Amino acid sequence: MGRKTAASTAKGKEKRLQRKEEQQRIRDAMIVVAEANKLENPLSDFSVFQKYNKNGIVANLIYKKSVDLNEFEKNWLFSLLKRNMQLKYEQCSWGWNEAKKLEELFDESARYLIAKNANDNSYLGFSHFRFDLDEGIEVLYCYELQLDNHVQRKGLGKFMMQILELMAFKNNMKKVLLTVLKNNNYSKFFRAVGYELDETSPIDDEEATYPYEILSKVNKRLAPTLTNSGATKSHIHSHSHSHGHSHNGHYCPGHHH
Ligand SMILES: CC(=O)SCCNC(=O)CCNC(=O)[C@H](O)C(C)(C)COP(=O)(O)OP(=O)(O)OC[C@H]1O[C@@H](n2cnc3c(N)ncnc32)[C@H](O)[C@@H]1OP(=O)(O)O
Repeated sequence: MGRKTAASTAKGKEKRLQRKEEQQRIRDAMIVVAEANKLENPLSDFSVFQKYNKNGIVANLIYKKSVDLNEFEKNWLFSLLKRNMQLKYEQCSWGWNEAKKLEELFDESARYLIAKNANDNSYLGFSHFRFDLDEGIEVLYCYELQLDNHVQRKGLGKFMMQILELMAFKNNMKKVLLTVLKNNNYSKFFRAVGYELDETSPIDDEEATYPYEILSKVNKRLAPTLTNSGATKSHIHSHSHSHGHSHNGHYCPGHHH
């Protein structure tokens, strides 16, 4: 094999050091995520955001872990999701798979922000989100934001995204991430409330086209060098997903990138 020159040894050392640093960073990120997952109620820090009163809606915002949802709530949120999304899923290559969606919705790591009518206690909308690692980075992944038809376009969706961002950034997540289908107007909503194409969003080429894109909002306080499109200088690929979905946050048959 010959002898190693001083230069190549130094290079190897540098690489080993980099790898070590990356591994340490991922271990630290896992701790940050675990801490957030332990919280009894991350909403309790933001009392002003537990009530929405605007455009004819008076709502209470509550936080629940999936394991604390009752049967009525489970049925309600699944039927709302189905009403809002089934057609959109069917119109793209994902298709609609109820069993997988149910599994995803009620996974132990799922967290919920729920909006209820303050006058009659009826359910208005929800966000399913998780504190998780995505490509080695600690994130709040917004899996779903779903509002009942009669309360859409009244500012409640924007308000709920603000709450997710507050919970994410207060608990040291580096960004809020979400997946949107390209075949729909709601990506305009996310762009309107400040989301941009994330660096992990797949890019169409001759071999594959993707029906979705990944958008994000970065925690500027924590990651001055992390941008949606540029990422850190040394981007970390940890492949450390503990859950079954590909990193787009939804089940998506046939897409593993
Ligand atoms: C990660 C995911 O969950 S992707 C799936 C998203 N969910 C859905 O598509 C389900 C059906 N839709 C909904 O539940 C809701 O309409 C949401 C969540 C998409 C948006 O919440 P809303 O409360 O309706 O939006 P909100 O009133 O806060 O809108 C804020 C701004 O976003 C933009 N916007 C919202 N909806 C749309 C739309 N359909 N088309 C274009 N722009 C939109 C507008 O600029 C709007 O401001 P304006 O009303 O002053 O013009």
